[in-house]
Amino acid sequence: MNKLLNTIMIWESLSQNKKKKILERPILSQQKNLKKNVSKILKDVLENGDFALKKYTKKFDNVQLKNFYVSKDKLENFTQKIDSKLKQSILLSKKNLEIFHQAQKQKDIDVITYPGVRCQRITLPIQSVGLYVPGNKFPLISTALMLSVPAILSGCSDITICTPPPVSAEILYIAKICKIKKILQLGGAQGIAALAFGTTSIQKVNKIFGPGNMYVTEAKLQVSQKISGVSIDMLAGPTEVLIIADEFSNVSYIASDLLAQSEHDKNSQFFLLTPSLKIAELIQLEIIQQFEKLENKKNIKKVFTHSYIILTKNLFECFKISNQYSPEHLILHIKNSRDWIPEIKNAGSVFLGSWTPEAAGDYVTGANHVLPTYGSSKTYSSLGLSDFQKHIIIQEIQKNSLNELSSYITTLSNLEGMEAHTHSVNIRTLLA
Ligand SMILES: NC(=O)c1ccc[n+]([C@@H]2O[C@H](COP(=O)([O-])OP(=O)(O)OC[C@H]3O[C@@H](n4cnc5c(N)ncnc54)[C@H](O)[C@@H]3O)[C@@H](O)[C@H]2O)c1
Ligand SMILES: N[C@H](CO)Cc1c[nH]c[nH+]1
Ligand SMILES: [Zn+2]
Repeated sequence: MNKLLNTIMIWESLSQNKKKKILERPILSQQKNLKKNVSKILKDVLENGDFALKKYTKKFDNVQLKNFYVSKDKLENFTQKIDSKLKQSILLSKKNLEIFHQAQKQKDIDVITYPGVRCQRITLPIQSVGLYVPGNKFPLISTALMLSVPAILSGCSDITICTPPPVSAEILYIAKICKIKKILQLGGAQGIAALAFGTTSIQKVNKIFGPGNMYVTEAKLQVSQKISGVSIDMLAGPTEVLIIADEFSNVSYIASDLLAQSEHDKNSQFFLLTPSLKIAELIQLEIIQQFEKLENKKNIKKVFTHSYIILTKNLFECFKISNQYSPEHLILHIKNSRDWIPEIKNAGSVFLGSWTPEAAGDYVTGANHVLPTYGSSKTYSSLGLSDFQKHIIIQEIQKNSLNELSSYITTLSNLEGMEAHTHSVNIRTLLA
């Protein structure tokens, strides 16, 4: 058998330890150094501000920055030609994102919980947000749309796009059509540090959004843990995909979906789970055949070393393993895939049937492709409108109602030994 891929694993025959190891994210093995290196960059930016940002941009992106922000003039007088098919594709993607995200708008809540007691929940945008758009050699312009559309629909008033230099013409075009005026030419952990802490030349933001490689994701994690830091959307690190297949599956489509997500990053990971040995073997062959024809092999070869094809007892076992792994992307290449939705407990985004390649969701379906990785889909969701908003609670009590409620309040406050709480009620009801 071809040495590029791991051998097919028979799940039942594996020890508990081996099962655990197989489902581990590749980043885990590099975590100690990663934490240290990223924390060093963050500390340096905190202490040395602009100087450190320029130093790391030269070191990691090989760009000698003069200005951190793209100039107003360059943005406003943006005339660079964008190919018309590319324009149409960007506009279609934007329109579908707007439709799906507009539908996520939540209604305010306004209820009477007790006669004379009114509770409301109103929704407000987070004012200043930083949108990290990854990639320098191949900037993820689709990600610029995935982040900008919900930020704008939510009403965020101060939006900064942060992306490694040199900033591509397409990102400038997207900023222009989304009316975003601030573009910060910084990548990696230093870009996240700039958004989180601010410097003499850079304004800090309230919340950082967007995916990135292991440095970006680790930096987001670390800045969100500092009291003086910022909020983040989620851990949206190197792409992962898990496919469940049965004996009816199209082997070529599956191999193409596995390879597609493997080209993102050497730390990306894929799983193919199936109860059919024949399908498992055919997919293994097909992956190699399609891989040989690709030019973009570098990341994929490494991804093969920590990706697995697993043979299960039945489809139920496939879902059990998938829920345990909690993938970013789950693709169901099985007969009557929609009927299996109740078996899904954890996943970022799910793709049903043969005609829903993940690449379609990456670009044009209107669903958001910024998704939780590292198993965080157990508790986190795909990026959506609510991530750019917060709720404020408003409460109001009528005088008579406070009289009625006072004994209940003071019973509870007395039990907790909160004398001043009790007094603040009695002063209105007993002494009035
Ligand atoms: N989970 C999601 O929703 C999602 C969506 C899209 C993309 N992604 C992921 O985003 C990532 C994009 O990665 P990328 O690398 O192309 O772009 P990136 O913008 O995330 O990272 C590039 C930056 O990494 C920094 N860097 C590079 N080498 C470094 C080093 N040795 N030490 C410190 N910093 C270093 C550089 O500053 C560079 O600007 C991929 O992993 C992809 O899978 C995830
Ligand atoms: N698959 C990525 C989400 O994890 C998104 C993406 C952008 N461009 C291509 N794909
Ligand atoms: Zn992708």
